[in-house]
Amino acid sequence: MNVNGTHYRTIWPDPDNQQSIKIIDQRYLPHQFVTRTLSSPDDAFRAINQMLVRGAGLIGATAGYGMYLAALTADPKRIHEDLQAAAELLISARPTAVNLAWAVHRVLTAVSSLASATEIRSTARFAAEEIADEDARYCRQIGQHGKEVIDTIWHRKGKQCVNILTHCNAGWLAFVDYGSATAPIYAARDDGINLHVWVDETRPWNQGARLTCWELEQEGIAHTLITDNAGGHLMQCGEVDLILVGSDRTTHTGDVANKIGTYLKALAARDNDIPFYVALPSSTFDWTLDKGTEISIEQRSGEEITQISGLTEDGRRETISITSASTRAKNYGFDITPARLVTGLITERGVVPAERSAIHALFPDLCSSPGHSNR
Ligand SMILES: CSC[C@H]1O[C@H](OP(=O)(O)O)[C@H](O)[C@@H]1O
Repeated sequence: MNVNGTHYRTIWPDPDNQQSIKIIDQRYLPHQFVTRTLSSPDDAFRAINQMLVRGAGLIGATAGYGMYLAALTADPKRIHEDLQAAAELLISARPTAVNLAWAVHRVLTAVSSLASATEIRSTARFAAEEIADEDARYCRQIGQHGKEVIDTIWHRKGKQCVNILTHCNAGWLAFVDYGSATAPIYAARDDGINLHVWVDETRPWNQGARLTCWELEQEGIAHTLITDNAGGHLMQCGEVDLILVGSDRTTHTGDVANKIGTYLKALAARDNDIPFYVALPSSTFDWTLDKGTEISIEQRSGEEITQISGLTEDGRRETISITSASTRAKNYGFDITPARLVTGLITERGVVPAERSAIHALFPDLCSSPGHSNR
């Protein structure tokens, strides 16, 4: 995607050093564009755990490269044991996005029958690059399928501006390129469709305010930031034509785990007869869980709610408290939107109802393969 006119992916092999990987440190956006170098599986763990990188697809790609770095730094005599330890560490970094364990297992499987350290290292790198390239390709395909949904609304409205509401950042920054929920927006824009995006701020980490707004600005897409509570009102006023969100884990029965607050948007959408679509690559399906309520929901530090960070007028980054020191806060990262509230899932293979039979029919190769268990 575009950063001040230059194309970037969110993660890429260091062109100056075969032994390291580069990422964008998303904690500093939108005020500073900071890149970091990952040189070990511990670096990859910290990048995921402390949210230098975030978003299901990018977490998966970082974990894939983390396994490559583990192969590089492992003791050649006990390389499989070291890889196993790195896999456990990486999988523990965050609990909800299923792409994490999926990517780790994909690299482990690729090297499982190999004995030579040299071969394991080159195979792990190849597998990690394949994960990243596939993520970008699938998101582009999601864009091609998802733009049809936008196009239909555009024609129904007599080619007047389509208003899309999104929650959190399921954009380029959450994947390797294009994004999931933003890919249809970029593809529709490329086709000349006139659109505008309502961006939920997405408290407490403010992925919408900090990341989605920045991304859309870089791409020249008209957008307006709103508070997380404003969506229902806008829907009642007829200001929202479509809701497009991402997913961190979707069960093979169609229940969707996504950023906290997504469920409330889906409820308001149903009450107001507004289509609610979820965009996801197949790496975000969990083929082992039947119910969304079984998905592990991340809880993060209460300080993310009681404090807020930003830039002062004179350009300093500051964190301030917004509550009394004794206020206790519970910080749930995700919620579950039941399949019945989802109009459709936009995947790399097409748009499908959020129903077990339809999902299985579109992905017969994945739903039945034990190799695609994501736990
Ligand atoms: C579909 S990935 C984008 C997804 O990731 C976000 O979570 P986080 O920023 O905590 O990694 C959120 O659920 C977005 O929808």
